[in-house]
Amino acid sequence: MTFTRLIGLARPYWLPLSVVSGLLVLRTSVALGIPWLGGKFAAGVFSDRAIDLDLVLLAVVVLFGVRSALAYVTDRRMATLSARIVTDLRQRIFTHIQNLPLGYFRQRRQGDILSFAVYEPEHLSAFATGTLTSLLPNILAVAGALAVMASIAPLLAAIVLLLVPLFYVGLRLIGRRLRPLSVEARDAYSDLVSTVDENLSMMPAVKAFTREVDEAESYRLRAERLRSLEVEREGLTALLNAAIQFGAVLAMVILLRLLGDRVTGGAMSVSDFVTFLLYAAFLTGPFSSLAGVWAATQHARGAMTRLDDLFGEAGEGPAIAAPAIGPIRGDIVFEDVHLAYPGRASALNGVDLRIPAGQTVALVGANGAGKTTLVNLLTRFDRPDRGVVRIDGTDVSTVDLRSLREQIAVLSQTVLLFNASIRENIAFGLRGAGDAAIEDAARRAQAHAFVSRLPDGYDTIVGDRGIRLSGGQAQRVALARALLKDPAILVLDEPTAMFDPEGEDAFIADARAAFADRTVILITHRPGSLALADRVVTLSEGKVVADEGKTIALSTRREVRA
Ligand SMILES: Nc1ncnc2c1ncn2[C@@H]1O[C@H](COP(=O)(O)OP(=O)(O)OP(=O)(O)O)[C@@H](O)[C@H]1O
Repeated sequence: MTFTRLIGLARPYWLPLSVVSGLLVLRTSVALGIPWLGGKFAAGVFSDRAIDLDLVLLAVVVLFGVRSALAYVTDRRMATLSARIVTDLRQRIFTHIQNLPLGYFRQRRQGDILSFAVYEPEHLSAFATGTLTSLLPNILAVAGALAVMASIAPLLAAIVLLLVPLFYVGLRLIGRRLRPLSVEARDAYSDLVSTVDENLSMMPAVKAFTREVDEAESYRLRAERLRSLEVEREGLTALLNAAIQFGAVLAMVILLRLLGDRVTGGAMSVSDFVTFLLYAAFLTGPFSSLAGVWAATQHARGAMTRLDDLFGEAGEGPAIAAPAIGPIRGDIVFEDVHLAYPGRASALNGVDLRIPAGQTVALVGANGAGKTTLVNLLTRFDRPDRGVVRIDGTDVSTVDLRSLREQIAVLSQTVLLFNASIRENIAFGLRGAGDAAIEDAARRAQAHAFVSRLPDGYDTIVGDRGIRLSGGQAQRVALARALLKDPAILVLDEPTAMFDPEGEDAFIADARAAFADRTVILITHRPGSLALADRVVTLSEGKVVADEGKTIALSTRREVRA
């Protein structure tokens, strides 16, 4: 089954793969002629004076030359094709990953996905180019050599042929451990990549808690585990190779014994003896390669299963194309919305909430009350288990995702910035945005002043996840990106949590203009930000427990100011 899937993987490349396989067949055919010439040479030396030895040797040199030239062409083509397959697979995996729901990433370690997306394609490509293409030439080599041997001594050739199933059983016995070992080694490798990945992103915490030594030890244990699995795997492969070689030597000794009797008994000529032996020796090459097919297939099967699992993961969008939602006014309705994360108690327990277009609503409640979970339903980062979320009366689960998300901006609690310039980070909010629009958004997010003071201004590179900016600066850049999008619905999760008081005051003063003509959901506990709201909705344990309208909100503002 998995083998069929592996063949399926190679199908798009059938033409270049066939060319490589054809070249290998040609190379094998040329190589098959060499032992025959060896036999002719022996005949010339021992019995047949009519044979021109120099001519035979010249023919040997020519065949070796052609074989080498073919080997060069084949290897180059194989390398090119292999690189193509690796690149295509990586792209397919990456593109597929882009379309997976956020839930997929929450359930997995980033390092697992990373190691899979980058390294697994190499195993699969090696299988397609190295193993699949060599199958036919190797079978041809075995068949060709056996045919010549059968023409000289049919019985002995039959004995050699009988060795094949014996060989196969031996390989299966040793190889039985190879597949689980490959899987374990791959998991250990993922684990190692995950450890480095996590360590790098946790570096400030590692340093602050002086955990460098523990981290190094944890890495060492994982690296050691991978080492021992790889050593075991290489050991098994070496055992396989040694068994093959010893089997071949044993077969040769038996053949020598049997052939020797025939030659001394006069039943076989010296040249036939040499030809037979040379073909028997020639056979060890394709035999070993065919044995390698076993190990390579085991390895590729594991990779294929993981690839199947990944491509089996459904993307975010509906199976059939959904209609675009059209320009959003911003009327939001949550209708009896329930949601439980896998293996957890309910995060939302029947939320009913209507937010008319243009309103600014502050969403408050204790940590873990379900605020972020609720707003995540708007962009369909998650889907409710029960209930409906509507925007302008349309159930968001029925519309085209892009059209929906293009009109909603979310500024999450965790600031997410790319390792790029400030300009590029802000411009990420809107495709094709010009410098003037970027600067305007930066002004509204209170970012322009600090950006202008940086030596490289908007061209300043912010480092991984914005590490070269202060927390508040990074938050302002992220806010500018959200504002640049000019969305119909703006969701701000604690937008000023890291602002200094002056910055927050300035933001609040400007925010009224920025919030006009759009629906804004402000998740906040900060009194200053609360003052911006027309209404304050309180969530507790996944339910709306208070919904205070404009007047109450205004009195809250007064209280706050007082
Ligand atoms: N990915 C997740 N997997 C499992 N449980 C989750 C996940 N995300 C959130 N939760 C849980 O769901 C509940 C609601 O979380 P949510 O993030 O919506 O709270 P919140 O009101 O935004 O809290 P805060 O004020 O701390 O931001 C919490 O109990 C939390 O532990």
